[in-house]
Amino acid sequence: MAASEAPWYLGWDFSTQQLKVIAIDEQLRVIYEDNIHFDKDLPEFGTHCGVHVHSDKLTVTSPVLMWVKALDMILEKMKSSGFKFSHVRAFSGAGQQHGSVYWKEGASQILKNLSPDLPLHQLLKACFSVSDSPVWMDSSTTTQCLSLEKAVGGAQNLANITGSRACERFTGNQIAKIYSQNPEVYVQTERISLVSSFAASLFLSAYAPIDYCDGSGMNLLQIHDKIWSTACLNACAPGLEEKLGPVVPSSSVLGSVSPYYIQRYGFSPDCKVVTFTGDNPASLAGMKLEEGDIAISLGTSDTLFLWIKEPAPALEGHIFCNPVDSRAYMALLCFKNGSLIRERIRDDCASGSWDEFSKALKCTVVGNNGNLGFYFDVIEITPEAVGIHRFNRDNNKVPDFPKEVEIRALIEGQFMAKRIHAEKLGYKIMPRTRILATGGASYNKEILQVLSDVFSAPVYTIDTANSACLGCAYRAIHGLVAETSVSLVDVVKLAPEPRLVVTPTTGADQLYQPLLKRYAELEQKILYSPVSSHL
Ligand SMILES: O=C(CO)[C@@H](O)[C@H](O)CF
Repeated sequence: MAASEAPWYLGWDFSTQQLKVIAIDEQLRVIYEDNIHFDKDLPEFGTHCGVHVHSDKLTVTSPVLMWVKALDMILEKMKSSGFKFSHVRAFSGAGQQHGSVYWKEGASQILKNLSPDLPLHQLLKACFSVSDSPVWMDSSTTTQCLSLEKAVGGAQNLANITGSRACERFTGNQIAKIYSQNPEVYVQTERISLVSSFAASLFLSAYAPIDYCDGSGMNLLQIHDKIWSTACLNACAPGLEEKLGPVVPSSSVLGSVSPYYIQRYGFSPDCKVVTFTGDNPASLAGMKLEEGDIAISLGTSDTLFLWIKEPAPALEGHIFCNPVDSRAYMALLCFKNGSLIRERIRDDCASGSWDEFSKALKCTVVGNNGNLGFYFDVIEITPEAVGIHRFNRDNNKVPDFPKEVEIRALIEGQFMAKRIHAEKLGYKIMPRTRILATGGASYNKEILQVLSDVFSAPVYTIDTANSACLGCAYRAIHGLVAETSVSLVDVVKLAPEPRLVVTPTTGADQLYQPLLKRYAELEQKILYSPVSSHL
């Protein structure tokens, strides 16, 4: 390799609010990190939290040239800081899932002939047929979702094919909307990328393929055969496969970084570009998730990442091809009622104090004497339900619980729901199962104790601030040896290990088995009739 010293690896993350980069050395130590915050550092694009919410409150986009200019800026920052690009042996990256970029006819020729004397945003300013890219926060395509589900025989059939029922943010439905509302724009488009493959294209100075994993977030890819679904493509827009190009394994080496970066920044001609993927899949790699593990992000909404061998696609949650093992899958489950309801119950029942909240969990018994609760201040998507519903040990609805019982009912209910819906997607708790908890509530040991008891598994915490970037740097190393069938975990043995926080209370599993059954039965009673919700 041409790099003059010990090799470095980069991970990029084109996320919703910022562009982040992290550099690690061969010992996986972080040696550089930087970011460009779209709102703050690129005010000329006028975004709020990285996006534009349109007047219909449903359409949400981001300017594609903002992403391009952010890359110019971060590379200039790195160059000014004396970062030695020549040390970089390989890099990979991630993008917010589902977002899409529309390259105008002729853009590939411009990409191939970039002058190293000019910044990318000047060179590429005429390359996009859609200047405001739809992103994952968009929910304006319900019509297209219903049409796609109808075309393939219903929501469950679509989930069986692509891993998810039709979702407004998923790319196929966004493409269908552009085709139906602006057919001339669609015709002028020679290539459609995801944010991840768009970013890889910038570095290759040629169109990069979509990877299996991020491609699973489009409602267009057959997740078992890992080929585009002709029925789904045809239901969205004509000639779509040609515009999407091929799909590739997420660990593929796509080629070397283009001459533009060698001449303008000093990258080595041998620096390899490893397939870019979605941000959540990259985080799974960054947390070093293995088969049987669960990652739970306890934030505004609670999100579960699961490593699954044999998925059972359902009408809720999402199954994606696995980003680090193409024989496996990952599932993503999102629960909208996360920290906000925990804070509301804390305020109502623990005088706004987390210490009081924790004391209530300590002074109430595992299983809460059979009291169960469902706490959905906002419409929940997993499952489709809303409102507060309390049941005593005899399954009778009750109007309220004592404060400490209410607190435990909330936390036990939130975690029982997570276990029930994870197992519905095909997840199986194994003897080696670990729960990796992140997010605000993961700092509360008593909350984690309930999580451990409900799942009957040890709970670890791990810093995920840069998990997507780190995951991409790890995947860059893995991509260089992927053909040797070395696993990612083997490649990143030296990476920081998660910290064990709690283990299950003895006997908890026997207590929760009947409760989980009751909870699942009662949940069916509180569902509301689904009104074309595809979030
Ligand atoms: O839509 C999502 C996953 O399905 C979000 O988590 C985006 O990936 C965030 F960028």
